[in-house]
Amino acid sequence: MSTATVGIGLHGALGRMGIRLIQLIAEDPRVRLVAAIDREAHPKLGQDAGELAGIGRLDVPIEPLSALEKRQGVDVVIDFSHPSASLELATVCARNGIALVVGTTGFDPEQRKALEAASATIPILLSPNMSRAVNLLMRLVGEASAALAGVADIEIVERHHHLKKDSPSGTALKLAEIAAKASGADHLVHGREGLVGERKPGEIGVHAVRSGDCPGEHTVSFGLLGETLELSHRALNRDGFVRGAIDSARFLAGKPAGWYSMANVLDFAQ
Ligand SMILES: NC(=O)C1=CN([C@@H]2O[C@H](COP(=O)(O)OP(=O)(O)OC[C@H]3O[C@@H](n4cnc5c(N)ncnc54)[C@H](OP(=O)(O)O)[C@@H]3O)[C@@H](O)[C@H]2O)C=CC1
Ligand SMILES: O=C(O)C1=N[C@H](C(=O)O)C[C@H](O)C1
Repeated sequence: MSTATVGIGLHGALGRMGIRLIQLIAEDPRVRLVAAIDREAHPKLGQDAGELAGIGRLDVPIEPLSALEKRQGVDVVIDFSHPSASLELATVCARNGIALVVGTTGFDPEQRKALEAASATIPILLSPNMSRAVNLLMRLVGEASAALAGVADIEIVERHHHLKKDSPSGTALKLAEIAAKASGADHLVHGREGLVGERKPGEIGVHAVRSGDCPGEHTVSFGLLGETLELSHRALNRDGFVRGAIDSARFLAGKPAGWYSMANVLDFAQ
């Protein structure tokens, strides 16, 4: 990781992740907030990011994406917004040679391909979950899925706040992908309803719960005969995601163009 202070631009700056990023970046001497971007015509455009985050004036105004083209000193943009907005952002970052950390989830395959294409020009790190502990969970799920291949029923349950837009979560889909690869079971079943019959051997069940202000929980259960193994992560707040995003931005600053993941940031990740 670089030892110089990394200039950060935030995209989705007024969202739940964006506001906590403004607060924790201000506490971290290794990074500085240079630009705070939110959607065109947002009623809070022009207001100070620090004042909106409740930490006092930072002299960083909330601006639309077009302002990023003119802002000096942005080494890396951290994006927690919405898939369509992330694609437009990637185009602007590619045009201006700015590295991009994408935490947004819910990309369809075409959108994902477009992001990958932009990584020919700039470094892009994409992860549906920036938390250190969740990335360890991913590794453990891979190990358990391989060890219990063919003998355990794998089911994934995720729980998130009722304002979440995509279902199932990006993390649940990634956990399913890891479990499928390691176990050979590769038929995803999203919820069950009605007379669906007995569970088929190659299924991985994925279930999304939406509940109150829950910041994010994921459980992968391995059902055997007479016993169940469950691997769970429970976020108590958003700080684990935010700290992982800051670590990712510090990692990505100055890297060559290419496609990166949390495995490049954390030495144990998938
Ligand atoms: N990878 C990870 O570790 C994590 C990923 N996430 C993901 O990050 C994303 C954001 O989550 P969260 O912060 O809770 O969501 P929020 O809805 O609270 O924040 C998203 C922000 O992006 C803004 N936005 C929407 N469209 C645009 C646009 N076109 N241009 C610029 N800004 C735009 C929203 O504005 P408005 O409200 O006006 O629409 C809002 O301010 C989700 O996809 C979520 O799943 C979340 C936590 C951790
Ligand atoms: O929307 C959220 O809040 C979260 N989304 C991510 C996902 O979809 O996996 C990660 C985290 O659980 C919080």
